[in-house]
Amino acid sequence: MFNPRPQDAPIDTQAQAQMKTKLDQLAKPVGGLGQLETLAIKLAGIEGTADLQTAKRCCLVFAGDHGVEKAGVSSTPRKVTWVQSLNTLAGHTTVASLAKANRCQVKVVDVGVDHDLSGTGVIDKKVNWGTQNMVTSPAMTRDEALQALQAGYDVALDSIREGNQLLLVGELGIGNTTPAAAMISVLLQIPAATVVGRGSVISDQRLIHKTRVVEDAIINWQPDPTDPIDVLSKVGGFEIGAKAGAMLCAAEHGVPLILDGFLSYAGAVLTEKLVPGTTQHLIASHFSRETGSKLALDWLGLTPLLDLQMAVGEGSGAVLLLGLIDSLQSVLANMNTLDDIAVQFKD
Ligand SMILES: O=C(O)c1ccc[n+]([C@@H]2O[C@H](COP(=O)([O-])O)[C@@H](O)[C@H]2O)c1
Ligand SMILES: Cc1cc2nc[nH]c2cc1C
Repeated sequence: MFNPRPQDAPIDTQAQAQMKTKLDQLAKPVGGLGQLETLAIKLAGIEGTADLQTAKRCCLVFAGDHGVEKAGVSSTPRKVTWVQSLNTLAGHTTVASLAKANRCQVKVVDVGVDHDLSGTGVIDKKVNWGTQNMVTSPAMTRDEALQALQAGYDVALDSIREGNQLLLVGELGIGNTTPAAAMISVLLQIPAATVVGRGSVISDQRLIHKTRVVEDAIINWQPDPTDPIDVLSKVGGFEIGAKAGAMLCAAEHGVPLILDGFLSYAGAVLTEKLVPGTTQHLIASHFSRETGSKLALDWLGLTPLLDLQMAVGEGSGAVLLLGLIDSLQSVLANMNTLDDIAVQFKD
């Protein structure tokens, strides 16, 4: 049964200092590449080397359905979860097309889709055929919550053993912005209305209803904010738990993990509550436009590099960050140093 290790791989401060020196010696103003330099230093600390390893990367798209979708919290039909799971493998979704442009492998992992995807190429880690409607019953059992975490951990471990140097996480799960908001609300002890948003686009009226659904679920099951597994089981989702499992695995193995949007933030908050300090191994790619993103990111202490007002999910924003990482590698590989051009700064 899933048992998160208390210790992540250490952050290598020596590798970070080496990267800072390397960046400062390049023929440009000191710190001129701004957040790109912060990213380079963070990656060096996680990987334990100033010689960044980023060529082989894999996006894990965890897919699951949500009983709460039956409560009318989304305008998108449930079947989109399984249809887009297959379309991702066929290369035709947002994440799949961006992954092609950014040389990233994509795996789709069924952790709770309400459809038979066996024999399709989707990795089968099905915990159940969707969660329960969290208004009328807890979303899942405690055992199922642990299974979801374990599924994410195992797929991440396989991907690391295959030689992947960067892991990215995304998701497909119609209705999942509702449990994500509920989890963040409980874990951070903030009102539901501050974190419930429009997901894959809903009307003002449905937004009011969605907020009430989250409030009702929390009142009905009283998830314990000091027990992250209790929160995941009562108001969570299988793919959110699986993402958290992948984050724990990446942190344990010194592999940087790139977050996508709001559902990743919920997974990261869960992860940080399970094993404090894990966030040091996580990279925020973009600022999701979902309500509650700022509150979650601020609590995590993460600053995303991109703000494109995106709210697709799937891993699409995470994959876009690879373009910046490749650009960073080009800078490190090709730029002159100040010595090369015989320039010294005056103090
Ligand atoms: O990544 C995000 O920030 C994000 C924000 C809003 C929606 N989504 C995606 O849209 C779906 C959930 O939307 P909803 O309205 O059904 O809860 C799910 O498949 C997510 O991947 C993703
Ligand atoms: C088409 C579609 C694709 C998605 N991918 C993630 N969430 C989604 C929601 C919709 C509506």
